[in-house]
Amino acid sequence: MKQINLIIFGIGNVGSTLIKQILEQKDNITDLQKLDIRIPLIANSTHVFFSDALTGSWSLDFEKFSEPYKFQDIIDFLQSNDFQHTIAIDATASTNFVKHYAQLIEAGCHIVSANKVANTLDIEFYKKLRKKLKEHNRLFLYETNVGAGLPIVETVQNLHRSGEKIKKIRGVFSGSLSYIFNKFSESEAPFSDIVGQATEKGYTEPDARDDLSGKDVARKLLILARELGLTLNLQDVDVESLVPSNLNGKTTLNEFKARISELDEPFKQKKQSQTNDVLRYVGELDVKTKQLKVELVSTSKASPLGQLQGADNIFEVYSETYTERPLILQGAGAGKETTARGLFTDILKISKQIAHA
Ligand SMILES: NC(=O)C1=CN([C@@H]2O[C@H](COP(=O)(O)OP(=O)(O)OC[C@H]3O[C@@H](n4cnc5c(N)ncnc54)[C@H](OP(=O)(O)O)[C@@H]3O)[C@@H](O)[C@H]2O)C=CC1
Ligand SMILES: N[C@@H](CC=O)C(=O)O
Repeated sequence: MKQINLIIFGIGNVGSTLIKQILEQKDNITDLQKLDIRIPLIANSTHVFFSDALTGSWSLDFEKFSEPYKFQDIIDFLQSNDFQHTIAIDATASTNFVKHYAQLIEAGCHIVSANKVANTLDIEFYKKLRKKLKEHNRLFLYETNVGAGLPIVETVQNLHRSGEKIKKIRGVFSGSLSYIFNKFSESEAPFSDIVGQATEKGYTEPDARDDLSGKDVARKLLILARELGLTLNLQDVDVESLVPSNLNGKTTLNEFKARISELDEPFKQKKQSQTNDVLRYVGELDVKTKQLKVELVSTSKASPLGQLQGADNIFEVYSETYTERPLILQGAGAGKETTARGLFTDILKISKQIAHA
């Protein structure tokens, strides 16, 4: 039975849920999928916990036995153990962490990531990462970068690889903004209260301004655009930010949280100006014009976007085959359970390839 070692970076909403799901499925994976999946290392930004056999009390064990680390300690650990198969899981939102991907690949790791940063740094980083992966015959899966557990990345990859000419992708790419606007349109609660609800539910980024400013949607658009061969960068995305400039980048996160109620009145007026329509935060990628845009639009309540509930994303893919009626993927686009399941799926995809190698 092939032994697959997972080293997990990030034990917040998504990472901790992934650990829970793996421990729950351990017998199924061993008995049915003939895989011996182990988690010898889990880490947050400051501490690491090494374990021969993670148990259900891993969170308490982490609190009691974890130790401060430098990233070189991780490489030393990998080199001293010389695992046959290792997958590094990035369940962080860290820009610094992705700069360690090359070292992890050189140390023999495949990579599975929920973190969108690696796929949205400058195009030179994007190309160098893929060159490094090819040189070391390692895989990098990132389905949860767009649409959480929805298989939009794989769908776009498969259509593109099979020669289908994708023309446009449009929809609601943000789970938190989907939740915020469909709740805001049907309740009298202040906008800032609903943003707080989205954060409490674990939908927003660690810094909710990444969602509200459109940066998260811009990243998702860029990831899909690059899958279609468009060598664009984040600054090429035309973004309508929902955060006033004086609150985005010019304040600390705590200052933003203390002042977020300043958004209430402007959004109340926007809502009052909607007659029969509702507000939706939309992303659109036009392949022919290479235009990527993120904007707040008014749409009929009866429209597919107007009907969205919960933290649902909807992706409308228009192509040569799907012309008048697009290919549509819709479902939860945020949430720790669905995202962790998406990471787990990517892990099993790599494990299956390893097992049959
Ligand atoms: N929440 C969701 O619905 C979805 C999230 N994602 C993505 O998943 C990622 C994680 O999101 P989420 O779990 O909600 O975020 P959380 O803030 O809950 O957790 C982030 C975790 O990453 C750790 N971390 C931060 N920097 C580093 C570092 N340099 N090295 C190791 N660990 C680090 C944090 O540790 P510490 O506490 O020490 O800072 C924390 O444990 C994000 O990239 C997000 O975009 C993708 C799809 C959906
Ligand atoms: N913060 C993101 C999480 C998933 O990518 C969102 O709201 O969609």
